[in-house]
Amino acid sequence: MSEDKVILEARDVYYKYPDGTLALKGVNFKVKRGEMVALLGPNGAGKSTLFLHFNGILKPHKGEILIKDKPIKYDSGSLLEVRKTVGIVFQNPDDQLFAPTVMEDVAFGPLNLGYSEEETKKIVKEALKAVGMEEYEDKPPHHLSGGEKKRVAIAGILAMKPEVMVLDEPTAGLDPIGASKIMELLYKLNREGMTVIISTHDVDLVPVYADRVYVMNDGKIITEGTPWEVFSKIDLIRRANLRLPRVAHLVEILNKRDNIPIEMGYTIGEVRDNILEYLKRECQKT
Ligand SMILES: Nc1ncnc2c1ncn2[C@@H]1O[C@H](COP(=O)(O)OP(=O)(O)OP(=O)(O)O)[C@@H](O)[C@H]1O
Repeated sequence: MSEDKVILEARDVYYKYPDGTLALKGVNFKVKRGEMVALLGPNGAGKSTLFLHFNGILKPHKGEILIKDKPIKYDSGSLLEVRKTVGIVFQNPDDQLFAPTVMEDVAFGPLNLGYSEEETKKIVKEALKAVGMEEYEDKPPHHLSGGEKKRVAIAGILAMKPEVMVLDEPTAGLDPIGASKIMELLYKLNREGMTVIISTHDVDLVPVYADRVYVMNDGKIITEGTPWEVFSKIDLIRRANLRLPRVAHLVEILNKRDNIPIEMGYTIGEVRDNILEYLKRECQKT
């Protein structure tokens, strides 16, 4: 569901931490309104550093970040506007949750944006329901499990109704069902019109959900395209310490080791179709 308009762009962005680590080395990254984009990269590639630029928490040393074609300005008024448009869910929910109860935590954003108490209450309930945490309103966030904290952190950003949601490893630390639920939620929000950008190591999830993928290594974007285009570059993927989705790896083994010419696919659904197609062809031969 992508329209042509670019909503967020990093243009030739360089960033150096105070200790001298050059974490971003000329990053170009563009997301169109309505897209669901995944940023893949190994540990230390620079994904979190890049994401912290998307709502002005970090400022590039060189290059610029543009929201709806306008470069971010770093005064507090402009940053407030940027943060209404772009909401970031941090990798570690403890960096985000601070209020005495889950309810108050999720209410913080909408109250700050000027919603009334009554409107905020409704928004908070909706956001907690969306992440399956409505039973936890009165609990202190520090009593929640890692996965529950993550869901509350997502609700906190959801409650601010941003146009773009940026999530740093939204599935890290979640059990498989919890991870699928979060991805289904993000997918649903995306289909309803929200632009979603996630970083992840989980190559199995990427082709199921992402319209487009960027791959980052050592502070640079090394390739970009549809999941199909990106995963076809197997050598590049492996050089960046990443791997193919497991189901694609199985097809690779069947092709190369067992000489079974099943066509490549990157999701269970694609590979199932390709296996059935192969079996049909084989049956017709006999
Ligand atoms: N506050 C900091 N001070 C100095 N160096 C930092 C700081 N934060 C990150 N770095 C360094 O910047 C580089 C990029 O780190 P970043 O956290 O952006 O990577 P990442 O791709 O998000 O990694 P991961 O997948 O492990 O979360 C790494 O070399 C890291 O050690």
